Amino acid sequence: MVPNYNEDQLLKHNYSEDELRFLNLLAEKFPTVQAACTEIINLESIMNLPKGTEHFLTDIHGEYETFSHVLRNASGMVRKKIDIVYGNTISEKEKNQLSTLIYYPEDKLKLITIEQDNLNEWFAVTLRRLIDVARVSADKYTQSKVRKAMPPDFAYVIDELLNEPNAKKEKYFECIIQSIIDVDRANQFIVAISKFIQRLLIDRLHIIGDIYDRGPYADKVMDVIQDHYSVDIQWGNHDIVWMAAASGIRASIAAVIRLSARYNNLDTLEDAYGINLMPLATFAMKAYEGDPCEAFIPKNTPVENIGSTQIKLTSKMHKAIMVIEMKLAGEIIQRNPEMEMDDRLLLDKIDYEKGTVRIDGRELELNDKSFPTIDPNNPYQLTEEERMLTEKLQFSFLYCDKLQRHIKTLFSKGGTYLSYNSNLLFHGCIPLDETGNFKELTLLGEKYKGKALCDQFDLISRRAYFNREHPEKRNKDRDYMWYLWSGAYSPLFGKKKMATFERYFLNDKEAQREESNMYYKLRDDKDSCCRILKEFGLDPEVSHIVNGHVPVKVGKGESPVKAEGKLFVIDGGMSKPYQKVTGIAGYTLIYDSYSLILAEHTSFESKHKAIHDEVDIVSTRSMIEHATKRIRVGDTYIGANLRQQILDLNRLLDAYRKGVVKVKSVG
Ligand SMILES: O=P(O)(O)OC[C@H]1O[C@](O)(COP(=O)(O)O)[C@@H](O)[C@@H]1O
Ligand SMILES: [Mn+2]
Repeated sequence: MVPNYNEDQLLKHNYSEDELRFLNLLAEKFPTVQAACTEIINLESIMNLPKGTEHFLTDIHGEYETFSHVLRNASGMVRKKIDIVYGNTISEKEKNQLSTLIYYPEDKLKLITIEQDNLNEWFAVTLRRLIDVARVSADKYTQSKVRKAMPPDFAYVIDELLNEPNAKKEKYFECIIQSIIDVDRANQFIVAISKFIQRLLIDRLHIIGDIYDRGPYADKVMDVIQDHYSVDIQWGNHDIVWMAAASGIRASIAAVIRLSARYNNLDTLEDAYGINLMPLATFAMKAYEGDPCEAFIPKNTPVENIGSTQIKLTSKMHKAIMVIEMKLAGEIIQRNPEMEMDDRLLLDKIDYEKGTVRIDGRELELNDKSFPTIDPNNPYQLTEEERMLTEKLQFSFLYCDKLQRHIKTLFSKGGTYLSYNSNLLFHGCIPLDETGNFKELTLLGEKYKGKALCDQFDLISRRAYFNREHPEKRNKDRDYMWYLWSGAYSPLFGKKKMATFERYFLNDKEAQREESNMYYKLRDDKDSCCRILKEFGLDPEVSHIVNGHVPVKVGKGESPVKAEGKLFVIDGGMSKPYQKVTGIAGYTLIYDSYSLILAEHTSFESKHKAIHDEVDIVSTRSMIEHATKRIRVGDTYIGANLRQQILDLNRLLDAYRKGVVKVKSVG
C-alpha cells in the first residue's frame, strides 16, 4: 500500500529520522539562517589561520623542575620571541631578566621589588616589554582564541594593549599602563601576562609517556598535566605500571614500590600520595633482620649515607617488595601460559642450598643468597605476613584520592597511541615478529595485531581500571594490564624480557641483556615506518612517527631522526640518571606552522639558580623539515573537524531553505 503523505511529510521523507533529529538539535544552537551563515564564515576564516604550535615531550620520569621550566620557557620559544622583538636594541642582561620574569613571574617579582630602586619606572618599561612579547606571541591566532587564553581579570586591558601601536594610540596605551601602576596592580598584571605568553606559545602539548618513576616529583608533574588546557598523553610502561597499581593489581603495586625504593623515592608514595608504608617497613625489618640487603641499596646513595638507618631500612623494604613482586608476577605468568613468559619464572630455578640459579642452561651464582620468605618447595607462595601486607597495600592504592585523580587524568587524556595532525605518537613500539610483520597476539581468545592490538590493550586497561572494585569480574583484563609493563609484545615496552631479577641478583652481563623487539631494527627503515603509518590510516608521504622510551645516545653520535626523517625518537634524557647515556638533558619536538624543529636541551640545574642567576636551559634548535607553504588550521586534524562542522551547517541551511526544519523565532 502506498502511504498517504502530505507535502510536508514528502519533503521530510528525503531525510532520515536521525538526520532530522540532529538538524533540529543544531537549529537550537543556530536558530536563524543568519546565525548559521555567520558561523560558517567564522569557521572558514579559522581554517585559513596558521596552525597552532605543538610541543612534544617524553620520558619526564618525575623531573618536575625541568619539565616545569621547559613549559615555562616554551622550549626556548619565549627567548626566541624576545630576540625577534628586541634584536640588539636591549642588552643580553635585560633580555635575561625579562625572560626569567616571564618564566617565574611571582618569584622573580619578589626579588626585583626588593632590589629595584625606582620601581615605578621599572614597571613602566617592563609592562611595555611584556605587552610587546605578548603581541608577537599572539599574532597568528584569531582574536577569539587569544581572548579565550586571557586571564579573566585583565582580559579587557590586555585585549586593548595587544592592538598594534601607532602614533594615535600611543597616549592611550601610556594611560592604561600608568593606571595599572597607579592602582597598584602591576605585580598582578605581570603575573597574568607572563602566564598568558607561556600559554600562547604552546598551543598543544603531547607527552609521549613515562611520566612516573626514577625522579622525585611525578605527582607534581601530574598536577600540572591534570590542570593543563590542552594536553594528551601516550602511556609509557612506567605510567601503565602505576595505572595498574591504582587498579589494585598487586604485582604492579609491588613493582611501583620497588621502583620507588630503588631510586630512594618512597617519599612520593608516602608524602605526596599518603600511602602508608609502615606495614612494609615493619615487615621488612623483621623478615630481613640481620640481612644487609646490599644489592638493594638505593641507586645514587652517597657513600657516606650507606650505613644510615634510613638507607638500611629502605634497602630492606626494597628487597622485601622485590621478592613479593617476583611471587605475584609468577602467579600471573603461571595462570596465563599464552603470555609465553615462562623465562621470567626464576624463583623455581634457584638452588636455595647452593645459592645458584639456572638460566638458559647455565648455572649462575647469586650475589645474594638469602631468601627467608621463600619456601623452596613452593617458591611463588606468599607467606601469611606477605599476603596480609599486600592486601593492606592494595587497599591503600585503591582508596588514595590523589593517586586516583592522577590516574583518571591518564585515562581521560591518554591512550596507547594517538594520531594527530599527520603524526603517529606512541611511547615504545608497534610489536613486530622476527620477519618484520605485525606480531599477532591472542588476547582473551581473539587475535590482534598492529593498530587493533594497540586498541585492544587500550580497552583492556580501561576495563581493568573501571572494574577495579570488582576484580573478580575481569581477571584476565587485570593480568593483561600487568603484562603491558614488561611483556615481550607490549607496545609500551618492546623487549623480549625485563631482566629485573638478573639486574639485582647476578653480575653476569649476558644474563642481564634485554633484547629489543624487531621494531627497533626496522625503525631505521623508511618503508617499514611507512607501513606502520598506513596501518594507522595515515598518509605515509606526509606523516611521521614520534617515539620516546629509548634514550638517544647523542654523545656517541646517535641521531634522534631515523628512517630518512620519517621517525623521531625524542627521549633525550630529561631523567637525570639517564643523562650520562644521552649526553644531553632532553628534547622537545616543536611543530609550528612552518616546520618541525628539534630543540635539544642542556641540563637544568635548579629553579633557584634559574630565578636568582637567570640561568636558562640552553636549547639548540635544528630544523628537521620545512613546509613548502605555511600550514593552516584547515590542513590539520582540527581543520578536519571544522570542515565537518561547515558541512553540517550547510545541511542545516539547506533544510531551512526547504522548510524541513523551521527557523526558530529569535526574540
Ligand atoms: O636503570 P634501572 O632502574 O635498572 O631500570 C632498568 C630497567 O628499566 C627498563 O629500561 C624500563 O624502563 P624504561 O622504559 O625507562 O626504559 C627495563 O628495560 C630495565 O630493566
Ligand atoms: Mn619507557
